[in-house]
Amino acid sequence: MNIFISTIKGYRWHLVAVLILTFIFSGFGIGVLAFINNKLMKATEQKELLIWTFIGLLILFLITSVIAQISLTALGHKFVYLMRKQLVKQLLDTGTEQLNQIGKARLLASLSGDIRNITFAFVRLPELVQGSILVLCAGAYMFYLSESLFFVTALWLSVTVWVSNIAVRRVYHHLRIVRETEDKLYKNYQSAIEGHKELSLNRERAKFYFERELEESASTQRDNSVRADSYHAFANNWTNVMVLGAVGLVFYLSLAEGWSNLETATTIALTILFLRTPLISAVGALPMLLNAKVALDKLSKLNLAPYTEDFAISNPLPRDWKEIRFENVTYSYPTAEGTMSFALKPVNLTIKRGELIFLIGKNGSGKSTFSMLLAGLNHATDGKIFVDNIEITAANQRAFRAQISAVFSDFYLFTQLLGQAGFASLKEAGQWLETLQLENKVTVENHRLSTTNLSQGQRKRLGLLIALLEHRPLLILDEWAADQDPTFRRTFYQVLLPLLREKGHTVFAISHDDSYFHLADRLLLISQGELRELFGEERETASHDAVEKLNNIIKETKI
Ligand SMILES: Nc1ncnc2c1ncn2[C@@H]1O[C@H](COP(=O)(O)OP(=O)(O)OP(=O)(O)O)[C@@H](O)[C@H]1O
Repeated sequence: MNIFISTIKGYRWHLVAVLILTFIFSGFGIGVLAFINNKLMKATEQKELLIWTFIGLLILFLITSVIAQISLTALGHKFVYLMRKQLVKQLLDTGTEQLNQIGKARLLASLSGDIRNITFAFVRLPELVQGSILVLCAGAYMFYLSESLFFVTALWLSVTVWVSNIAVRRVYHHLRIVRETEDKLYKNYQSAIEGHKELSLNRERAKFYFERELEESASTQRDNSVRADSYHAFANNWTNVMVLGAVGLVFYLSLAEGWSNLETATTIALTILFLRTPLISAVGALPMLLNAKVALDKLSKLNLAPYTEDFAISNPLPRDWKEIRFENVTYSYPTAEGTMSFALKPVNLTIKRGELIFLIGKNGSGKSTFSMLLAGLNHATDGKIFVDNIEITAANQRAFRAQISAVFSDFYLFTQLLGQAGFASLKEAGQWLETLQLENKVTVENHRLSTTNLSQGQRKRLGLLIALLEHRPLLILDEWAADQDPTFRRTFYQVLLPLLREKGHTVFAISHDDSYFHLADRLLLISQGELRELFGEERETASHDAVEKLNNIIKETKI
């Protein structure tokens, strides 16, 4: 609910103004009723004046009610706008580890489904607010007309609302299940879209997916939606019937039991009928509001970073640092109970400014895990990281990240070309496009790449272009060359990396290309989470391992 409270604070005066307006419009509504009671029901003379006064009152009632409703709805839309922006900013400020734990499907379900439900609630909220205020004003008027009839009607309507509340609580229960299932449905959608190629190849898998996985969540969603709607329909119709019952009760008590005269009974009956529409609308709006409550709860359970307005980076680090030092740094992935967690053993490493370092190791040995630590995206479980003699803590973590550009193996390709501050130089972008051999494929228009519909290897080159234009001191490349053809791979290792070193970049590259290991200033090996540097013979062996193996195979087949 935090996001709700913080957003509502931003609009508190607007909200107060709208509530006052709603009271005024409700006052006019009661004024119309009182006019009918006091004037029209006794009209004998000055008929023309009466009619025109009545029409004037109706017009005032219409104008104030329309303005009140439009203001409330506009307030709702402004609120949703603010909340949407706040939520995305919170998402941007939340740590990568937390986002990984939440998962893409849950995040998408919240960003689209939850925000949509909150929007719907705001469209219906005016009905509930206006309905409630009208009930209050009408209640006061009824009390003025006849205290005894007011108490009986209030009791009758309280029972009505109490019973419909029981139904509405069932509605809430089922809506919550519907929302829980939405996360699963988004996962299903994700499988259908991201796994489309695999599902197209394998009809059996597609059938299994369709009939088992999708069916399970889709049918849970359907059943619970039907139940929620059924309880809601009961609550709606129950209210409708009971309001009509109240009219009958008022006439019975007034005329049969002699509690009041026909005139008072008629006015009270009119007042109750006047309340009927807003009361039913309010009951009708409740599921939407309950949906919004479920959505707000869901949003707060994401545990996103608290909202802050700016993008400023506190405690900036000097850009001319000489080294990054890891002292006994360990890392373990958070895991669910009963599962084995991968742990990075204590790392002691100093990366000097301007070095070209390769990190090698088998699949699953911890290379990407370490690169995420080096990028400041994962937080060390233990140990310390220093930039020169400044320790990296939560206070300067963002400043640390500002020293780094990276092309991860699962990189996202942005099209906007940004430099150190503002847009990147077009001349520089053009030069890098040539070096990356993409000058005939991609152009830069309005500081944007003209296209990203390219091969994976070409897209990775663009990822590198974007990273290079940022002019950050440390560049992390996770298996960058893996998707390049042999010719460009050679260019990358023999031309591009030396060029980057010449330009003063510190490059930390994860690599499997052992025929180029000799080009690195330093070679690091990670094995089962243990990182160490290779020297002398060990380094030689690592560099020629695959080539040697290949030679041996060729020799063996010749024999
Ligand atoms: N998000 C995660 N949550 C929990 N454990 C993870 C997560 N990502 C990776 N791991 C664990 O960490 C280990 C190291 O993974 P990492 O991605 O660092 O390996 P890698 O050396 O980069 O492998 P590859 O060469 O295949 O890219 C894996 O064996 C896996 O068990």
